[in-house]
Amino acid sequence: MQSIKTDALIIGFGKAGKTLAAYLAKHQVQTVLVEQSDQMYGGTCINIGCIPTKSLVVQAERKVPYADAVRATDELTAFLRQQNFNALDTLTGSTVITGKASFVSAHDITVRTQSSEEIQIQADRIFINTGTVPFLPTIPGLEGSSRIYTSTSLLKESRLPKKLVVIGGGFIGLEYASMYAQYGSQVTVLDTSPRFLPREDDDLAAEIGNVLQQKGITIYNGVRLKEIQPGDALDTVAVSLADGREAALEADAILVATGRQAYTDGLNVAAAGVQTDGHGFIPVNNYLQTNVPHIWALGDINGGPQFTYISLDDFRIIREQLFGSAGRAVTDRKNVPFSVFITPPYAHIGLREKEAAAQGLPVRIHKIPAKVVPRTRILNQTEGLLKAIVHAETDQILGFSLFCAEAHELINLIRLAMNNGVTFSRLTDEIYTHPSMTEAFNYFA
Ligand SMILES: Cc1cc2nc3c(=O)[nH]c(=O)nc-3n(C[C@H](O)[C@H](O)[C@H](O)COP(=O)(O)OP(=O)(O)OC[C@H]3O[C@@H](n4cnc5c(N)ncnc54)[C@H](O)[C@@H]3O)c2cc1C
Ligand SMILES: NC(=O)c1ccc[n+]([C@@H]2O[C@H](COP(=O)([O-])OP(=O)(O)OC[C@H]3O[C@@H](n4cnc5c(N)ncnc54)[C@H](O)[C@@H]3O)[C@@H](O)[C@H]2O)c1
Repeated sequence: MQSIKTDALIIGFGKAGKTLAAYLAKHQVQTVLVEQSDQMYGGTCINIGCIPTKSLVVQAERKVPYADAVRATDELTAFLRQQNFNALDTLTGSTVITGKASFVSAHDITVRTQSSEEIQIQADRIFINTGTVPFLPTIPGLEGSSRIYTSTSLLKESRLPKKLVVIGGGFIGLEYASMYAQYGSQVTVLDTSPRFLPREDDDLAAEIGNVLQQKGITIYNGVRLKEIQPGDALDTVAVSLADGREAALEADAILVATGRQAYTDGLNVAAAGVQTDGHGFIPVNNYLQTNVPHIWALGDINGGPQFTYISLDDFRIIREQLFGSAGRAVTDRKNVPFSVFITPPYAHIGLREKEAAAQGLPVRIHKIPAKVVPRTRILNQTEGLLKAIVHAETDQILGFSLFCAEAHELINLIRLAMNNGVTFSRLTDEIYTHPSMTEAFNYFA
């Protein structure tokens, strides 16, 4: 059996882990990164998350036939996977081992490779970056159905579903619903939550719901999923609707998108004395340390927001700890935005109107329809609504909701403004290039 001693061991090829591995190796820290699958170099984002889904969204908008889009997306992820592997494998001081890691003690792990070889690794510092996997709820008939997909398995399906039922109307559910409807599937979204997009303000949720429905998507909230009945040509999803009616929805594909769960299967963190919470996530302090001081947890697995850019920011916290002044901490993150890549995309940052009201803040609300921005006419994407929540006395931007073309780009500019004290009047009275989506801010003035 091969034995390795290393300064740093990273378990999982996620955004934080791979960025940290490269950084450590470049700073003369001997680093081993263990990834369980040769199909996951680069982690969830590259292989089964952000990149393939957004590639499919863009190609749906460009009206590329579905099978061609899946093929092009596979080529893209294969390219990025190899690029991610090479970036670490060719770096002096960094070693990538492909196999499943399992703790033996607080400093020792074993790795079982794909050819069942065992490698023992002893490390001074260990960074857990093992991510999450889809959570599947208990619904009678779900396990027995051959038409059940997760976000991962549906990406591999080159045949376009004719009738797609999406269980869960969150990030993944809505992104898939929007893109499959554009490819030509008949899409129904089922969600147990009584309200559509319950965290968002009513006006935004209504606007988004209307646009999705105009694209042919049927959305049911407040449903109770009773059973999935297998059939020869189609499965049937039996539900009780919010108004008490019963419905039987036919589907040749059923996507389950009801959240993601911590992935520590086989990792045996207990052998290292690392604690997990009731949901399997690994609790960390403000500097991402677990209860065992030389073991850190980065990315989704620490129970923080599940975004690639948060995983990257976790890397920055570690970098500052090991090489800087330890000045960066989880609680320093102010105004973390998000973008849902429906068409047009929806992005949000800061407070919603209802949250500002609940805090008793004096607010001014500014709203414009997306269609007043000339760029939306050029893009032929005139749907949407832009809304600013502004402090009535200080003119500071408290929050912004953007449901419009390029919202995922604009939201980053707003973050820069908010975190640097740029007032709403200043933001809306700047010079912006024309015809761009950024000049939407001028239309608020
Ligand atoms: C369909 C989908 C779309 C998404 N879209 C977006 C988006 O547009 N924007 C965005 O910001 N976020 C998006 N996300 C979320 C984003 O992908 C995740 O938040 C991010 O990838 C998490 O990265 P991570 O660093 O936690 O680790 P991950 O990238 O999840 O990597 C964990 C790695 O650890 C490996 N591993 C696990 N256990 C072991 C073990 N015992 N031994 C060895 N290796 C192991 C796994 O194989 C995996 O490669 C999306 C997610 C999904 C599922
Ligand atoms: N654009 C992005 O940044 C992006 C895209 C995709 C995923 N993600 C990340 O991945 C995470 C997981 O996404 P997700 O969509 O799986 O989770 P989610 O938490 O966003 O949404 C889950 C939805 O499923 C519903 N639900 C839960 N149980 C249900 C049941 N039994 N039946 C019907 N509906 C049920 C919930 O009410 C909720 O609306 C997100 O939280 C996000 O952090 C991000």
